[in-house]
Amino acid sequence: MAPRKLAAGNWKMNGTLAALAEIDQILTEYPAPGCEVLICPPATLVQPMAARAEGRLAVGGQDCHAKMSGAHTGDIAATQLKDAGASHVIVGHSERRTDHAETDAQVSAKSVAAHEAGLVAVICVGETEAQRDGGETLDIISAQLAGSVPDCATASNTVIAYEPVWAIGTGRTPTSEQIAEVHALIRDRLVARFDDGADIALLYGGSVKPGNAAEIFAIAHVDGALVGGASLKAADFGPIIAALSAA
Ligand SMILES: O=C[C@H](O)COP(=O)(O)O
Repeated sequence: MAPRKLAAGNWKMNGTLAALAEIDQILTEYPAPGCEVLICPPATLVQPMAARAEGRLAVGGQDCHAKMSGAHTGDIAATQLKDAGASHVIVGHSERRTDHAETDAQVSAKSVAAHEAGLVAVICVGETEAQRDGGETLDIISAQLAGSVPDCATASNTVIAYEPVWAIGTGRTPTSEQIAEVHALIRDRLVARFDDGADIALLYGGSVKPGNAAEIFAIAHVDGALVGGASLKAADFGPIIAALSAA
């Protein structure tokens, strides 16, 4: 199984019901894209978006708890996301790691919960600017992969997203060579650890826009993107879907 091409949008804490008009536009303009399309809206929109999409695009959560139920105010279980119509869930996004002090071990436990619920876990890794400047990038990514990706990961239930923290929402992107170096490392680590590691989809994330998408999708071992700001508007996300479809 070759790696899937996946254009994933992370709406973060943006959007109300009115924003569902954006997916109407995407579905109208790209009724049969040459890649899988996933949108991860706020939890309040998972069910209405899934109902609106009717399977024509995938819908995901942005986080899940490691447990399936219990006294965890404000959290959401992987089974609840699945019940609402999600097929994927992002885990270990750098904003969760920073804002909620999530550790690699917690991200791994959340990934296991996602798998047990029948969700694809989109596991995020990425270095800070200080870590890159300090020459630690490859060690940091290796450690995050080892700690965050559980043993039950397969090409069917796991996607890895490389998101340099310093590139998120900044308009700055790594060079193609920098992205290629990290994606090659991730591929090597996955192949060494998992029987189907060559087939696990690898996404790049961090200031992906219509103007740089084609260049990024031409890089070896880049199977798609995890897009933040540019996924909020169909006018921006659509051309990114088109660029991946053509890659
Ligand atoms: O999950 C998405 C990433 O954090 C990228 O966000 P961005 O495209 O706004 O830089």
